[in-house]
Amino acid sequence: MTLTPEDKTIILDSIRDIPDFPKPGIVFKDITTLLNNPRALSTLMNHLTERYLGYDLDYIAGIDARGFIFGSILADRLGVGFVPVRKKGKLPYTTVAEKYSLEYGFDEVEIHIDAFGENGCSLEGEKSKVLLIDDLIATGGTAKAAANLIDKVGAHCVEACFIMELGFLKGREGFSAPVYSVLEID
Ligand SMILES: O=P(O)(O)OC[C@H]1O[C@H](OP(=O)(O)OP(=O)(O)O)[C@H](O)[C@@H]1O
Ligand SMILES: Nc1ncnc2[nH]cnc12
Repeated sequence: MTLTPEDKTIILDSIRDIPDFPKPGIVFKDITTLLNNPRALSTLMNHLTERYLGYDLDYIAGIDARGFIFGSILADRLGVGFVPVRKKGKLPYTTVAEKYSLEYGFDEVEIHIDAFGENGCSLEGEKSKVLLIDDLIATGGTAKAAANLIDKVGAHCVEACFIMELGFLKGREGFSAPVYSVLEID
């Protein structure tokens, strides 16, 4: 279940740095090179599958846009539902929304009110257990807004999972759920 140092290196080496994207001074972590590397992607997804098999999850909520990719693969592997947390104005049914700030601007995310069942509960009235996932946590603004949405619709965010954490931005501080990052950059 724990990643070996070799496994971590395979995943880390597959992610590329793009300086000055989308703004001068930002070093953008590009995960497209992880996605097109089958060895790195399966090393990552095998690890996440093993980690979350024992969590008895009901749903995986993936953050727009790269959280959709990792979240969908993991949801299928675990046999649970996938829920998209989308940027404002994209979801067709009734939504709840949260505004947030990030390393390079402001944005707003939304979720369908019934995404995790009526009032966020199963038919038996239990709060749905949700894993939140995204490619990266920087300031934590996006993921904290997404976790608030899970809470607002009545479900329970059991953990927030990221492929990469920019530790120096301290995004995990004050998070309402446990935070797990596969790779941490100091
Ligand atoms: O921790 P934070 O400071 O909130 O930043 C992390 C967010 O930034 C990136 O997405 P981005 O906002 O660039 O959106 P995109 O997926 O539409 O490119 C990344 O995929 C996270 O969702
Ligand atoms: N440096 C970065 N690379 C990729 N996504 C990000 N989101 C916020 N900061 C980022």
